[in-house]
Amino acid sequence: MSVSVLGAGAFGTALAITLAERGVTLWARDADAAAAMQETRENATRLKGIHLPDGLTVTSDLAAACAADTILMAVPMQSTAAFVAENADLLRGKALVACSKGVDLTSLRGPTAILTEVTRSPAILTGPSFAVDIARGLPTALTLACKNPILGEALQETLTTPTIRLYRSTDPVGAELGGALKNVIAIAAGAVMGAGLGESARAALITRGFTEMMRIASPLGAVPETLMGLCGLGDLTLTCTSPTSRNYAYGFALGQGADYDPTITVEGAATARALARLANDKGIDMPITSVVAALVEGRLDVSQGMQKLLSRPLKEEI
Ligand SMILES: NC(=O)C1=CN([C@@H]2O[C@H](COP(=O)(O)OP(=O)(O)OC[C@H]3O[C@@H](n4cnc5c(N)ncnc54)[C@H](O)[C@@H]3O)[C@@H](O)[C@H]2O)C=CC1
Ligand SMILES: O=C(CO)COP(=O)(O)O
Repeated sequence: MSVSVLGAGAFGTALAITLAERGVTLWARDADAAAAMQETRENATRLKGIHLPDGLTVTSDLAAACAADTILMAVPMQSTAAFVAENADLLRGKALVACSKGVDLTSLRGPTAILTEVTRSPAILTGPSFAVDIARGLPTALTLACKNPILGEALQETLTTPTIRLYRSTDPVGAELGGALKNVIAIAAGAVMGAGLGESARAALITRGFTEMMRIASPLGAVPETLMGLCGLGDLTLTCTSPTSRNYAYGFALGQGADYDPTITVEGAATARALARLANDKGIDMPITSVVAALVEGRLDVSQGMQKLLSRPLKEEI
């Protein structure tokens, strides 16, 4: 199967680097940026100093990129719906693999639900993996989820590389929810650390955050156990404990009362708002997510948010 990656940000470029041995096309929407990457063999804005191998071709010609059989979608979540609608004819009939993490704020859908507009069985590739680690060839394990088990197996074979080990799942909804929800909890974890509230508080947030993730999984159509894997617990662990995470770093800045560069992709910010709405619509108690949504919208500061969480009625743990 021939492979293309759409979206030449940090993650799209990293995935293309690891797939380069088999030959891969990377599409960037900006023609000048695509030409510069193809010429200099570097994505200087997102992965400075990392060489783009020979098997990787960068193009701004979307039709040419979409000639591949398998297409990895690495455009940010909030741009995905419009991108798919605009380019439906090019994407239809392809094996499509979502690589983004989040929930669309307008439609409250995840990436695979959006992709069902152009394919019957979209897949998702997700799990603990910083772009820079993948690009440097460090070992990584991810979840590849697809409802169609035959396509899932074919994609697992195609997208496994010497440094990326893929585990299969037939629950794309669970896999994408894991990636979406963990970013929200990572903002909370960063905020707690930025405000100097301590590692014990962070451990509590991670644990209670995971409870929230499990609580909303089934009402949204996921198998809750899926979230115990790489796509959920695995990615939660990585993102809530590392300053390399943009979601954690954004939360940390909120905790410190500092500014954060608004051009940096922080998927958990819009996703917290989307999930808080979904939880509200379905009557599901998600206190941490709702506090993060309030922080992002500026309705609470970190100390008010923590007070809100600590003053909730006492209850059983499970
Ligand atoms: N960076 C990372 O370590 C990882 C990122 N991801 C996920 O990958 C997705 C993309 O993230 P990054 O690549 O890190 O973000 P990024 O900010 O580095 O890059 C996003 C890229 O998408 C392009 N883009 C934005 N809107 C577009 C549109 N409408 N059409 C075409 N291109 C568009 C931008 O020009 C940019 O090149 C996110 O959902 C993120 O959660 C997943 C795992 C790891
Ligand atoms: O999803 C990621 C790691 O698995 C990347 O996290 P950030 O988007 O927070 O940088």
